[in-house]
Amino acid sequence: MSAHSVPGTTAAPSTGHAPGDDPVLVVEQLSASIAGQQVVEDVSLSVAAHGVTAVLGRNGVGKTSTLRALLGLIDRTGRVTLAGQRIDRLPTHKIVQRGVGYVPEDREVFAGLTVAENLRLAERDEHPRRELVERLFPDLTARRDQRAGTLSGGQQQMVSLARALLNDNTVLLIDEPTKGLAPKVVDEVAVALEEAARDVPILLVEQNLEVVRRLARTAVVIEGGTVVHTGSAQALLDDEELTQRLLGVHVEAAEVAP
Ligand SMILES: Nc1ncnc2c1ncn2[C@@H]1O[C@H](COP(=O)(O)OP(=O)(O)OP(=O)(O)O)[C@@H](O)[C@H]1O
Repeated sequence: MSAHSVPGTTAAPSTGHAPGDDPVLVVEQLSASIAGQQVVEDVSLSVAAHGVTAVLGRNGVGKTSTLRALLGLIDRTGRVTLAGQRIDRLPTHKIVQRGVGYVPEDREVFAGLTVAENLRLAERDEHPRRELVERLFPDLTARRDQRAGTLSGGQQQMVSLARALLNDNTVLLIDEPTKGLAPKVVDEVAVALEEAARDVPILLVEQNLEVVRRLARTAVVIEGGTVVHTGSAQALLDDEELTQRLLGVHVEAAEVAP
């Protein structure tokens, strides 16, 4: 796939749910500003109906802002189609109700509440998937009465992921889930994401390229608020020159340099 090409961004299906392997989320010409400054510019990308689509790029290029614009958390223009339905004019709570789960970069657990209370507050569905969450995060079950603010960064990340996985979402937007975590915990989070991705497609902002290599099928690279490359994640990471040029790292490096 060549730079600037965006697969699967043809006109969104006009009816019902995305059939077969059609992308579950199609983003066309998304632009967004914060305090009058444009931080997302004409972003077009699509999220496959299965597995993980990674959003990559150096620090400050607009990855988080792209997710926030998709959710309507910042002013945006453009077209966003979820399983064939336009969601770009909906307020955030309606977008969430339609099945867009969000795991923010800073985890946003309720520090004064217990693990169990944090999870209960997130339950939206009539039959929340508690068994899945208990299977993926046994440590959280053991710590159900511990205040979330006293958990380690990795454990808080598990709470944040668990909250999104409790509900039957159509797609998950997950922002830098391994940021600042020890290698062993990065591994645990990657295992959980791998398992979660069997169940729900994921748009994943991630700087740890080992995690990207392990999880992602497609990589979308952002630079200066816009998409500069879309293609196979494997092919990108196997191409030392391209990875260096787009991400500023050698392929062997585990993290993208600032
Ligand atoms: N609340 C804000 N107020 C002003 N500018 C902001 C705000 N949030 C983000 N920006 C700016 O928007 C641009 C994109 O930021 P964003 O957080 O989306 O980048 P990013 O690619 O996710 O970065 P990182 O990898 O460091 O998390 C940056 O120039 C940033 O300084």
